[in-house]
Amino acid sequence: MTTDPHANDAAPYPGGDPYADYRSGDFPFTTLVDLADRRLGAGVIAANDEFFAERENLLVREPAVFDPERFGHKGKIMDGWETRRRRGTGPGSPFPSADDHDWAIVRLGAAGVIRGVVVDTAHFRGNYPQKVSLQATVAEGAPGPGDLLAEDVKWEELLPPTPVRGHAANGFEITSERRWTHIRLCQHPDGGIARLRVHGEVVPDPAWLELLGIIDLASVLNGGVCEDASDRFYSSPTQIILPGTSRKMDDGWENRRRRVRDTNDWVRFRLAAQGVVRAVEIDTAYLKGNAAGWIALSGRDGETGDWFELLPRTRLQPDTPHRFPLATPAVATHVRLDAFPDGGVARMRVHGEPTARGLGELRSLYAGLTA
Ligand SMILES: NC(=O)NC(NC(N)=O)C(=O)[O-]
Repeated sequence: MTTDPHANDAAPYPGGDPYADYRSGDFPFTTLVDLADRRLGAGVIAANDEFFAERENLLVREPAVFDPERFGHKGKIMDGWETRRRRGTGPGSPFPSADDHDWAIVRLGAAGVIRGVVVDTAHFRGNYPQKVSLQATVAEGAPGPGDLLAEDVKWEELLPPTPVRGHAANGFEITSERRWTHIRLCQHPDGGIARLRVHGEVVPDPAWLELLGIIDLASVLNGGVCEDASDRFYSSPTQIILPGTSRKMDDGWENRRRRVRDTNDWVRFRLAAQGVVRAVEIDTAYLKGNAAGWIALSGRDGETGDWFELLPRTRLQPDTPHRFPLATPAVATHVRLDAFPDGGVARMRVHGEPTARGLGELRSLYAGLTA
């Protein structure tokens, strides 16, 4: 292991495309949903310092931008969370102490098990942190920064202080088998981080779902998962089950033009729990010249059961919300959406109530991860 503290530095900005020398990474856990996605309700609720750049930038969806000409009153305008340079105690010890660090607290949009994080230091070349660490806690309800900073809040270390590379995607696998609601990201001793992604599995509170009765069984917020899809060319099929309406074309699922005849595009979802499906909504918002021509919906009860029809092949309108009451309510754990021959779907809602068995499974999952 090198002891050179500059071993992870990026080269100074060479001009031209700022991403030309970016060190990207391929991390297996990035297929899982980002629990810190703003669209799920996540937020960076506090930071001890954000002198150079605001903490909120950490959760922006788009890649960080860098404009070499842009300076403000405080310095270089950076698209990330950037703290000032820490100083030691006096002229004889000008460096910060070994445990000096800056922190930001993130409320997860959906509580869940964290499988991996990406700490993206894009464009932070000479001012990225030497190390980062990550802690997590469980705080139900809507605690504010003061509540989370209280002495009695227990933070568990998910990632001890670990070196990161500048101008790079730094991925870290997380192995803690617990359901977390908040995380704290630390930079040691100071520096800037462009983006933070917290990939994992949503674990809903079964008591809340039971209280609601009819829920969207497919919603990411309730624990629905996009398991697989025929095509991810333009945008992620997981977006079909995000909360809220789609606001532009790439906010939904758009596949490429299918040229192989007698085949079709499809997406398979695992529902939050085994449930009685009563009604489905399909929205093709912002998909005008490329909405799915027809769709069909199938259900399956169990990991290996046979697929059965929920909705026969049905014509869709572009840029339109559609409501489909099911002729007969059906018990399912999975739903498959087939698009003919190809084309996009912005959102799908699968309305129904979890069965007693589904709720029982959710309760034991929740109990095992909160004990
Ligand atoms: N060129 C810089 O980015 N310098 C400083 N940062 C900002 N944002 O000005 C620093 O000290 O890290």
